[in-house]
Amino acid sequence: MTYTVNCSILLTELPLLERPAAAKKAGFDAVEFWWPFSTSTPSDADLQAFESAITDAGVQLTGLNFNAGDMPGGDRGLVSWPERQEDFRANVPVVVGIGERLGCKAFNALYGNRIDGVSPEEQDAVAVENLAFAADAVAAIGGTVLLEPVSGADRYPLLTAQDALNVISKTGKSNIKFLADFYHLAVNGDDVPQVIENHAKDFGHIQIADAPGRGAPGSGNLPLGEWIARSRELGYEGPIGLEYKAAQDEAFTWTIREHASR
Ligand SMILES: O=C(O)C(=O)CO
Repeated sequence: MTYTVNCSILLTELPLLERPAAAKKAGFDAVEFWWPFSTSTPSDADLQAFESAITDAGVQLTGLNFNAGDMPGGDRGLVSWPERQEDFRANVPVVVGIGERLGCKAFNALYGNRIDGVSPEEQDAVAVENLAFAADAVAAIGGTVLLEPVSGADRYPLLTAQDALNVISKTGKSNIKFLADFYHLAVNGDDVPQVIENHAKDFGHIQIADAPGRGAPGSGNLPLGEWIARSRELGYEGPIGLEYKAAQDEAFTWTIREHASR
């Protein structure tokens, strides 16, 4: 599989549990999700419904975010949020369970926003502890924790590849890897071609959207096809996450010259 459809930002005209089947119908065999529940520890019935939506659709879950809090409300992760440490740690085994049952091995841990009244040093110390905890947990199923810079969240401290790599190195864990979201990196002003040259062989995952606008490939001016091709040349072998905003009837009409296949 080349592409994996992020069903949390795409196909949003449909109820979430109908999106895997829609991705399949659109010609894809892989999907990824942000954390799809309002709580870190959903009911067994809700877990079963989510997992069945994926298995019944005949697609592979290739990536899942840990609970990141109230994303629509501006949260971007629990990892560095001291008062949510218990919540994050309660979520980890639930995520591992989904991964084990569905064969998913990539788990995106959003770092979290800076918080008033808590020092960055304390937040960063909690983050290293939580990331190491998650890495040890997912190791049981051969999993990898992913860490990404994001854009559009003023208080999210990881903006560049180096920001994320610095945190990863502090954990000392070999199964925590950098998630190269080309859109976020470009919008944050990082030197994407140089990031690719330096780190592509170690990317834990790639996600794409075009800029400006976070739309489908071709809707902006990012050389996404070149960046994907170069990443492949340098050894990245994983899927490409389609994490952009587009109306369902236009979401997949693009093709990237070097990767027209799906
Ligand atoms: O919040 C975002 O923009 C993300 O990419 C989450 O994975």
